[in-house]
Amino acid sequence: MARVSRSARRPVWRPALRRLLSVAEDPDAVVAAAPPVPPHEVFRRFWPYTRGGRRWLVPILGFSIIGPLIDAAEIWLFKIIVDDVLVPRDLSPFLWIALAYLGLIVCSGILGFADDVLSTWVSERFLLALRSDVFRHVQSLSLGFFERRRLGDVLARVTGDVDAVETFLLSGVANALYHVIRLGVFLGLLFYLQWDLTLLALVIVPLFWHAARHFSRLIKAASRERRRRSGSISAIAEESLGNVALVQAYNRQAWEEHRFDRETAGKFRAAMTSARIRAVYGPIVDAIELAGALAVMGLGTWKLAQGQLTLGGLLVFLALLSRLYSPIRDLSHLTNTFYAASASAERIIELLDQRPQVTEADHARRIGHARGDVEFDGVSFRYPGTSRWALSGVSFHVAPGGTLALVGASGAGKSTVAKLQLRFYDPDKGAVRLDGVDLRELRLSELRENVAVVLQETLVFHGTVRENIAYGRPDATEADIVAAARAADAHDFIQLLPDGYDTVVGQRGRTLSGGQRQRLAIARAMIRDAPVLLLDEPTTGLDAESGRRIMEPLRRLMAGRTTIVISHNLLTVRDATTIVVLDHGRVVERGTHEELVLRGGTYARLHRLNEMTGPTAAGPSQPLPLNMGKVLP
Ligand SMILES: Nc1ncnc2c1ncn2[C@@H]1O[C@H](COP(=O)(O)OP(=O)(O)OP(=O)(O)O)[C@@H](O)[C@H]1O
Repeated sequence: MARVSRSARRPVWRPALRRLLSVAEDPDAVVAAAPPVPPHEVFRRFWPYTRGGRRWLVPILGFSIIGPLIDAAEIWLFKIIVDDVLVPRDLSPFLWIALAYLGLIVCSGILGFADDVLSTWVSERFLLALRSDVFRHVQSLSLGFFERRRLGDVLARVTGDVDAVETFLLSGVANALYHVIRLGVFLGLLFYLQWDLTLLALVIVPLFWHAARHFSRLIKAASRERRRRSGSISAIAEESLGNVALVQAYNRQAWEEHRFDRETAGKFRAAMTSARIRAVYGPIVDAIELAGALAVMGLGTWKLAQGQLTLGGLLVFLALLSRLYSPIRDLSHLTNTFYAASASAERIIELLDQRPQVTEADHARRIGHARGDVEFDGVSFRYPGTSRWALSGVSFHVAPGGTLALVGASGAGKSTVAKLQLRFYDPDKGAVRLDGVDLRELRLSELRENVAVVLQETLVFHGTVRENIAYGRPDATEADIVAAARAADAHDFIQLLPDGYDTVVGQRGRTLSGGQRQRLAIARAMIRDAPVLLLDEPTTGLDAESGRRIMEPLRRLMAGRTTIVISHNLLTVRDATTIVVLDHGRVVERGTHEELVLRGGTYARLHRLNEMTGPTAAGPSQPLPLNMGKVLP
């Protein structure tokens, strides 16, 4: 007879079942799945967060022991009712049995209350510590991380995944212990009652475990997919809602909905796979359990017929058996929960493993209030993961109080200079110095206290006008805030707002005009009173009138400070003490406005272009009376 090939012998339902119980990989994932981490590693990483609540774990454990004992006592009372009240039809012991029942119920109520409150306290304390730590860690990451990652996914990790870690570490472990203790108590009782029946009942345990192990692997894959999709959903929601004006202006709602639907459908599929796995798992466990119970019932009935067992004894045995199977079943369910939670734990671990690219030296130097001497010395820099140099051999020096203007085409590297000055990144070659000290040797917080910024995209928080100005210096007094607002030419418009300084400006300051937002940003920089000022395209996006209006407050802000001003608009930079022209990350020209115009190079060409297009939107009506501190090339 011809041999049947292996594949021909394989049951046809196998591939169908596999498809039904597994999640499909998505090659164009918005958010990639986190790398797998073994369970013991998850424990090692998160156990320290239980520090505050560990002493309460002992009483909680105590409750886990007393709970099953009360359960067992209730069942025992049931045996007494059957054997001493029902079978002999004798009511005399009924009263004390009823009282004992009542006592047990009261005890179990008190215990349940204490257990609930304590366990919740321990879990929530754990979550509090972990969530704060994850947030602190995310805050400490360098700008580069946020430029690469999808913000929505980071938010989903900080808010959603953190909870699952608690399930893994505390609720999960507490439940596991609780079930193990219950298992021990009921097993002891069953052995005491009928050791041979108990041994028979235990025959099915390996089957339970085998099923649990197999299914938990499937559950884990589905859970990882669900968590990944949750991250993607948050990422897309954050991106489309954060850019709602752009989406609506370009009629891209349908496209955004499509992206969103794709991810929600992915999560739906993963959830359905989980449901199918659980739905298949449930009846399998039921069948195993039934097989055990039937075997016990068969042998038990035989023993009853032989007079080796009372009816009460058999009924109690079967009742206790169901209590024995329930922790076994719960434990095997718990492995599924564990695996599902570990998918979230992996996402948190991946986040916690991110190291800031910029770190503070061990014995970082303090400089207090700097003089404001800024130097770029042969600085070359490449953004992580890119091959092009964003800056290459850039050198300049601005003496305290001087002004340096950075000019160049889009993408020339101007904003990169500002990022290095703030130490959002470290240069790959060369050094950036403040008062002669390499920024890498300085305390990060002190460096940033010495630098005030007014950026192209003005950042305004949801909050009052007062809070937005005081963001520059949280300990500022009311007088400081008003003085800064006056100097920034913002006081008048603030007074006209419905609640003056207490007016709440919407998220990103949407309820203010571009010019008003910019003046608020100037007031914030003003109140910081830092010796170094970075102005990154401060007039971009403003119309002629608004641009003109902020020139005066800008001049006041720049007075007496070392300023690096970045601008496409040559009219805002022509009076800088030194103008540096960047091209593809290199310094191609440097000098004063007059010198560079005479030289007839890139700057002169840009200047001519500017002249041809006329005084641009943001051009000042008069030259900037810049502080003429010494600026050395
Ligand atoms: N986060 C980043 N990751 C990778 N490359 C970047 C990043 N930011 C900027 N670059 C690249 O570095 C180069 C310099 O960018 P930079 O923002 O400094 O230019 P810029 O002169 O300020 O331009 P613009 O005037 O348009 O603001 C560009 O080629 C840009 O594509």
